[in-house]
Amino acid sequence: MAELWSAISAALPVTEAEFPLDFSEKVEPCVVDVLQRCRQQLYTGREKLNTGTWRDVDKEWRCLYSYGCLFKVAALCRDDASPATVQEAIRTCDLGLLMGAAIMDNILQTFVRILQNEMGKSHSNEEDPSEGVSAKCLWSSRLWQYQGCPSLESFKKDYLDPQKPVILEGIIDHWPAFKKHPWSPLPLPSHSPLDTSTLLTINEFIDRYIVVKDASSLGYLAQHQLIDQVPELKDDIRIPDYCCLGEGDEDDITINAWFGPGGTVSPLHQDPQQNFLAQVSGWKYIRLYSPEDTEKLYPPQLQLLHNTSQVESPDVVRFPEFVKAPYLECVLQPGEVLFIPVKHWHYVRSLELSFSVSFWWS
Ligand SMILES: O=C(O)CCC(=O)C(=O)O
Ligand SMILES: [Fe+2]
Repeated sequence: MAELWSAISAALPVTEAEFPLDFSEKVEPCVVDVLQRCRQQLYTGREKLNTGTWRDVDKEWRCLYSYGCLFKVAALCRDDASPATVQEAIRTCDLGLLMGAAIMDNILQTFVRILQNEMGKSHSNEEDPSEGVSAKCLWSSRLWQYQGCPSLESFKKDYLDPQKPVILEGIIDHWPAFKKHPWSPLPLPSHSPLDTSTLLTINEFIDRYIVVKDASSLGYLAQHQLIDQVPELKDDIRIPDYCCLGEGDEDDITINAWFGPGGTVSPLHQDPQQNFLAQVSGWKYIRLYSPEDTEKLYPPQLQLLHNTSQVESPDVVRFPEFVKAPYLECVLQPGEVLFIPVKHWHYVRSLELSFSVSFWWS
């Protein structure tokens, strides 16, 4: 662990004089004074630092929070850090990244890389992480499928222009998420109860929800801009080339992560942009309805159709038209990408622990 401290301290400026702590008068001198004393401790002392509570105010205060996290991580890693302490340091960085602001070339991100590397060393002798993945579902109602990846022209002509959904295969196989360092679920600690309004780091979300057995308390990290929050993940995925057929810039593409255990449901809804829903891990059952059939879906009462049984076997008496609406269904597998044309209604249920990435574009 002395090695860990060497790595952490190597990421810091070499001398105290090179360590920036520039705040305007918005931050009271006594607070800056505390930071300065912490900085001094970092270079000379051995004291641990406690950070204060974060408040959603000015960017400068968020920077301040990040500095607090930085000092805390440094203090945690300074002496022999146990795996639990390294976890605590990662959690501290996560909180800094989540609630603070990028400081010193996003040093908390650098710390996370170092700390994850350290965790990797202690995990490497443990059992195969993919062992926890549940058996594949045998559902096979794959009514439609495109075998292969069409050229840009044929995708435009056959699917984009006529707004026809399709499953594309072989367009994300090259993602590092599959090849270089495949994303896979890790064995995880057990569930503990949670107040719904609690702010969670990604790790806490995983700890609390991903291994939940009780269907009534499933957690779903849905429509989460994870990629913006953890920029390293962006290196593991690629924006599908077909998005260039849209009129918007690449910067206008919204990338969302969808991560949860089997059984999570995204109720029937439509989105205002074209969508490529890319399945990275696990299987997902998806149902699609055309916008032309919107009135059969009882839009004002959609909340009544939210739960699984009502969409998959609707109440014929209450929703007689709903059962008449034609739909497409599929089970999306890892490596497949579903094109959901703009405004197409979709209902999604994960069949097992699942990770998907969606690209909303236009
Ligand atoms: O995968 C899901 O649960 C829902 C995905 C979705 O609604 C979307 O990508 O727009
Ligand atoms: Fe959606």
